[in-house]
Amino acid sequence: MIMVVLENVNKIYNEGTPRAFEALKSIDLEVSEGECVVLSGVSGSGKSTLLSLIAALDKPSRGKIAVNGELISKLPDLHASAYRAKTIGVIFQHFNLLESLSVEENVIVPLINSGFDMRTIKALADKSMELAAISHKASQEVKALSGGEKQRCAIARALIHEPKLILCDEPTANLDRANSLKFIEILQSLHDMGKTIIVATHDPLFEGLPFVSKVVHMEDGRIVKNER
Ligand SMILES: Nc1ncnc2c1ncn2[C@@H]1O[C@H](COP(=O)(O)OP(=O)(O)OP(=O)(O)O)[C@@H](O)[C@H]1O
Repeated sequence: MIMVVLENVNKIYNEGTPRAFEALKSIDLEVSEGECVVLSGVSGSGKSTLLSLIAALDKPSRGKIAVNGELISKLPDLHASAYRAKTIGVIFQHFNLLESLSVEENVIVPLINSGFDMRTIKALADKSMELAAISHKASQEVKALSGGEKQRCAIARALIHEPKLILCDEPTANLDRANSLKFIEILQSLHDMGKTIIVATHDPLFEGLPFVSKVVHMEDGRIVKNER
């Protein structure tokens, strides 16, 4: 099954003004269920813009985007947040954690108002903290964590909805080599579980990873190479 399809997608920031800027130009892309795809390209080539459209955090100026069979390119905001909650887990280089709460409290934040009972929430939190290799710090305040641990807390939070599609934007930008390698291990286990993963990165550590099925190279808002 195809998980993500982009057809002739353009994104123009400040369209119709003298500051108009075409950040994405005629993008066609398909990602199958269970694939791990790396988006590469220098800073400013359009990787984050592409991820934000797939996450329905922003809308394309032209073209169609479908994720998990749902056409998301024109979703109204309310539906866009429901779509994200149902389908997407996002991992950024900045973790946006609540520093004075514990790891576990941060991880369950997305489930506040979910209607799940506390036992279910606890079970989901335990599962995602384990996947993100941060269970041993569950009750620790986030402000006392290392950078790598903060990221693993953010990963656990992104996994709590059991998303089918995981989007990562420069996930290793603030990590040292040891923590970057640990991140790649977590990614491998998510891949082994059948998750679909898209990682925007220019970290050479992602080159040649056995579970990466294709590298999509971007330049100046275009896909210039799509290698298997
Ligand atoms: N909100 C915005 N308004 C105007 N231009 C923007 C906006 N967001 C991004 N851009 C421009 O679009 C281009 C692509 O930006 P984008 O963040 O997608 O690149 P990137 O490849 O992810 O870079 P990085 O690796 O630095 O995050 C850049 O030239 C950027 O200045």
